[in-house]
Amino acid sequence: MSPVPKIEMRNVAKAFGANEVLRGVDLSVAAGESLVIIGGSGTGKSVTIKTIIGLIEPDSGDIKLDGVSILGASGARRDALLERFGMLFQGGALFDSMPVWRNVAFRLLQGRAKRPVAEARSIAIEKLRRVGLQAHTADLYPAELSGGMQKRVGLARAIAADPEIIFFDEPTAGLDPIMASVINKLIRSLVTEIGATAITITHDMRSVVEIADQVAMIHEGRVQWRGPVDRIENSGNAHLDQFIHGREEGPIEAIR
Ligand SMILES: Nc1ncnc2c1ncn2[C@@H]1O[C@H](COP(=O)(O)OP(=O)(O)OP(=O)(O)O)[C@@H](O)[C@H]1O
Repeated sequence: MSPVPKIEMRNVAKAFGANEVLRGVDLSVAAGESLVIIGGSGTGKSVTIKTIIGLIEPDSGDIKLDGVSILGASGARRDALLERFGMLFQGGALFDSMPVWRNVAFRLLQGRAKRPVAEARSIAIEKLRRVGLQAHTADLYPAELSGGMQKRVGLARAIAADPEIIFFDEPTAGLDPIMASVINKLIRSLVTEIGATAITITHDMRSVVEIADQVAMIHEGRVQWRGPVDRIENSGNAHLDQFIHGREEGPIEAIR
């Protein structure tokens, strides 16, 4: 028998008014696997992730974590679920009014995972080191950092509470190609080292190659193609082929 997937979405649908964004998404991610989701702008990649972390409730379908449905979780059960996730938000989403270490330790300074302040700070400094930032960075404010450094701080925050599952939303957006590659490699090594299950959304084909074990392409509200990263060049799928090569000609309507 194959093991229970870490994350399993079954026939998940979500509409906003007349806009049917997800139309039956089936997607499973094995424990320790790094899945990258690609697809055109506005195809529902972020909505997919938001349904897993409970920010958006699907209209139908089911989502399971370790074989247990997580839909409709509230109160203490929802808090317990959220503790299992780490997230790198698009643009970093750091709090400008807090020094870097408090941003990193945010989850460790409140709620069920709350630690004494000195311990939270020392974990923050250790995680900052892990993403290549020196200890003195801890007392700077986000505005004093470059975009690449902010991204590293966001990464340190995502791993601060040792999550089982980490989401990376456009991790290389706004970075130069060299810094983007540094961040991709850092993500890959963090995921491997922690043994976390990872889902990344990206438009950056280099991120796909550098981060993914598995790739899923979402198109028209469904998973159009899913397979190992080394098969994307020879998938035989016209949608995927058009997308990864950025061609205007093909089954995907270029004018939207
Ligand atoms: N809370 C919401 N209320 C109404 N519509 C929403 C909401 N969230 C997302 N949508 C709509 O869902 C669609 C998919 O959005 P989503 O952000 O998932 O796209 P995406 O694939 O992540 O796109 P991008 O690559 O541009 O970030 C869009 O049409 C968007 O307007």
